[in-house]
Amino acid sequence: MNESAAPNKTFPVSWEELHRHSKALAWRLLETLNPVGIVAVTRGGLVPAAIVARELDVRLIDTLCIASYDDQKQGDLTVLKGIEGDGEGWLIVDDLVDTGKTARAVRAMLPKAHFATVYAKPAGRPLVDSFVTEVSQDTWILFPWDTEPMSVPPIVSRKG
Ligand SMILES: O=P(O)(O)OC[C@H]1O[C@H](OP(=O)(O)OP(=O)(O)O)[C@H](O)[C@@H]1O
Ligand SMILES: O=c1[nH]c(=O)c2nc[nH]c2[nH]1
Ligand SMILES: [Mg+2]
Repeated sequence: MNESAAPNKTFPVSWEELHRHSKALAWRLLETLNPVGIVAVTRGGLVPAAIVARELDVRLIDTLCIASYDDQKQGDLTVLKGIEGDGEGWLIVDDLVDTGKTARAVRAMLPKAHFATVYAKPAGRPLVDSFVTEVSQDTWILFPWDTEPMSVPPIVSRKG
């Protein structure tokens, strides 16, 4: 798979699927981690972090506020709020890693934390310690908070 491919497929995720995948991430993390707290990377990491925090019974939650995409267009990465310290003992949760740009910045800020995402694309996968589901680089993940049901044409009529 070409790791620089622009997304030409979509992977819609329902609330139920996101809940199930985030719980699967919690199961995976439980095997090796007992974090002092969770850092949610806003905004996409907020819902997965809430689900993981509930399953791991963690009540100490902080945020790392980062923005880099305007819809599907990646721009400069802006850190709106950082966190002090090196992240030791903390778990960082984001919804996904795509190019890895956000993950790289997060790791530079909190090098000793465990970084987990629910979804991972190949270019970013080496930058996360844990993830649940891999999707191809040319796929755009559609999260339930960004979508609403609508009619679409058959796949065959959308090709080439
Ligand atoms: O691996 P990358 O190419 O850096 O992409 C992954 C990041 O992009 C999205 O955040 P975005 O900047 O869109 O902000 P949001 O979380 O507020 O939607 C997503 O939530 C990840 O944080
Ligand atoms: O909703 C999203 N879906 C994606 O696939 C993606 N990649 C980076 N940022 C993203 N946001
Ligand atoms: Mg994000």
